[in-house]
Amino acid sequence: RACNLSACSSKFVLSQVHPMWQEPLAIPGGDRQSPIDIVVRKSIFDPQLRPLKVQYDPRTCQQIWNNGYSFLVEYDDTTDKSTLKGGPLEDQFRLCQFHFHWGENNAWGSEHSIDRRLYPAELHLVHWNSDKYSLFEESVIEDNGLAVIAVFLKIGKRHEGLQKLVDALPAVRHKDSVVEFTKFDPACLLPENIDDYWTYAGSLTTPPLTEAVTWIVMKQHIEVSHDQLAVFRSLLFTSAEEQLQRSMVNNFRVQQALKGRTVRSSFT
Ligand SMILES: CCCCCCc1ccc(S(N)(=O)=O)cc1
Ligand SMILES: [Zn+2]
Repeated sequence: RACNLSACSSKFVLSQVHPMWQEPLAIPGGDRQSPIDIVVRKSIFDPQLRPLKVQYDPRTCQQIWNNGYSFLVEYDDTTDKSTLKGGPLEDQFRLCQFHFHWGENNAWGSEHSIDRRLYPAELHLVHWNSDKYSLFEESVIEDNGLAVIAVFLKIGKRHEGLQKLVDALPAVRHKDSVVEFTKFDPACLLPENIDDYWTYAGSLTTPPLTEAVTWIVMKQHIEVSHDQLAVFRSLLFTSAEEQLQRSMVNNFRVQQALKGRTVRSSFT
């Protein structure tokens, strides 16, 4: 029986969702692409994984920028003020920005999934290896250049710390808009428990898709309210000049093949 869209369960509807950009055909290497589904029973506990050491300084927060894919909260990364180390990382990494990926509804929106479970949104805290490189742009093409912490968002109680960011979003409704945004501590967006995570070698999930990322995916999610996520969906992919406005939703990449990679867990 032909399955009409309304009768399909969400997983079929997902296949009707058009990714936000045409996937390029040839991707550098192409054997460690992101995002992926994390199959919990196939992940390997690694007792050598240490706790993460996160030290963020809210004074390095500078602005919010709508880049036409997501909105980026950008940090001053000219000194080692907001850093990440430990966990699977050998070097010290500097926070340069964080952003989110979300869906048009609460059934999907995250890039990674856990045993196929998708979340309505996913936070990415992007850091680059400041022990080995002197600029973010350099580290983007190196296999140990970047470390991204991923945190799943679930619909629930209002996230008080997020509200300051939500209130600033209407000022960056259109692509290429920027607004000053200061004194925001991104640590407030981390779950209470950051010792339990999965980690694997992957890539950026938007162009240039380079295979430079050590992914650190938090086991514990954070909660945000339905209304807070609705403000994310009020953003636009399009600039103010374009006559056809398109809502910024479904800005996630389709999941990629594992290609034999191992996903390690920091917990049993
Ligand atoms: C030299 C310019 C490169 C800009 C790459 C910016 C970027 C950062 C993080 C991610 S994500 N979604 O993998 O965390 C994607 C893209
Ligand atoms: Zn991202």
